[in-house]
Amino acid sequence: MEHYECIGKIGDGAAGVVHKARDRRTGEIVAVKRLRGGIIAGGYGGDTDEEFLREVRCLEACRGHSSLVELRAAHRESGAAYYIVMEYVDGPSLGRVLREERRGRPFPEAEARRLMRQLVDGVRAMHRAGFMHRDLKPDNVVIDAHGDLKICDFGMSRTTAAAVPPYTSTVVTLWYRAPELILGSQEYNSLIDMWALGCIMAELLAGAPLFAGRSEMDQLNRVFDTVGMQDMRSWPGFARLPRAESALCHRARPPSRLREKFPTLSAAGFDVLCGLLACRPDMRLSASEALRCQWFTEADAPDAMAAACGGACFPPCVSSVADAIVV
Ligand SMILES: Nc1ncnc2c1ncn2[C@@H]1O[C@H](COP(=O)(O)OP(=O)(O)OP(=O)(O)O)[C@@H](O)[C@H]1O
Repeated sequence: MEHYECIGKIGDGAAGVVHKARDRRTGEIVAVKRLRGGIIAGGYGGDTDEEFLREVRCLEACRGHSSLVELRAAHRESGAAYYIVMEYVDGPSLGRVLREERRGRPFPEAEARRLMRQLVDGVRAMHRAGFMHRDLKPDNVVIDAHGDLKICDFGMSRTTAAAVPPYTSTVVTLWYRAPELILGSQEYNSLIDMWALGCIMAELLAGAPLFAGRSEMDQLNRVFDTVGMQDMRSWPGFARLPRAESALCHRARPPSRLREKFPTLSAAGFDVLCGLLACRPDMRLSASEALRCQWFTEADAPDAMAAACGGACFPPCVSSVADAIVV
């Protein structure tokens, strides 16, 4: 790692610490994630070696998509030091913008659509490359200087190509966790990422998380109270879910109240939201299906304008947040 000169710390998570650094050979500014050694504190039960290989393999397979942070290099040094060198994204995370910049103010629909299109497109590329992310949330999305999004933190990713279930069900941060995961499924697929994207879309449009559960059961209750659960019970895989007998699954529920929560969202936008937040995984939109929805394909003059002026739809103060976190 002698090729990299550390400039400052960017982020500190459960899996590792991310630093901004300069590549002495090329002068390029990069982000270097150093994984914590040994069993990851508060982590996902794997050892560092496995986490490292997972993240690197996924980054490698997904190279070249503008909405996915790009791998530059990976180093495993003696003494259990693991480093992942990535392109440096000069901006705050979407989570930080939602919490500290927007503070409950929703994004306008056209801007939410522009951002969602980038996220869904990046996820489609990942899924096509044979990986599911398994931890999509606003804190794992960074915003570049043009106001464009890039998905990061592939430490929980898993290949779908060679590996077969069972997979661990304790994945994805609770608020973004698909109902089949909360019900203990170990045979899930990449559609769990689409649920998380539905939660992110709702958060952009509402300015606050849609399902801010305090425990797994509270989370499930909030989900079923909002989107109903009739479709989930009619899913052929339902009876096989380890927690299918939970009292929460047998309580009488009103039909979906999702529309009430987004009264001003266009019909085309609501189709996407509803399709992503389908409890039944087999009725949930895949990334390719979502991108074929009218909301994404219809005339998008505001989006085109935003792209032309470098994402200027973003409030100008976002760039000051970006400046502030670069230490
Ligand atoms: N390539 C990058 N460029 C700029 N910032 C980045 C980059 N990668 C990560 N970050 C920032 O560092 C933070 C932590 O990175 P990352 O999520 O990969 O670490 P982690 O230890 O897995 O975190 P967590 O425990 O929150 O999942 C991110 O939320 C993001 O703000």
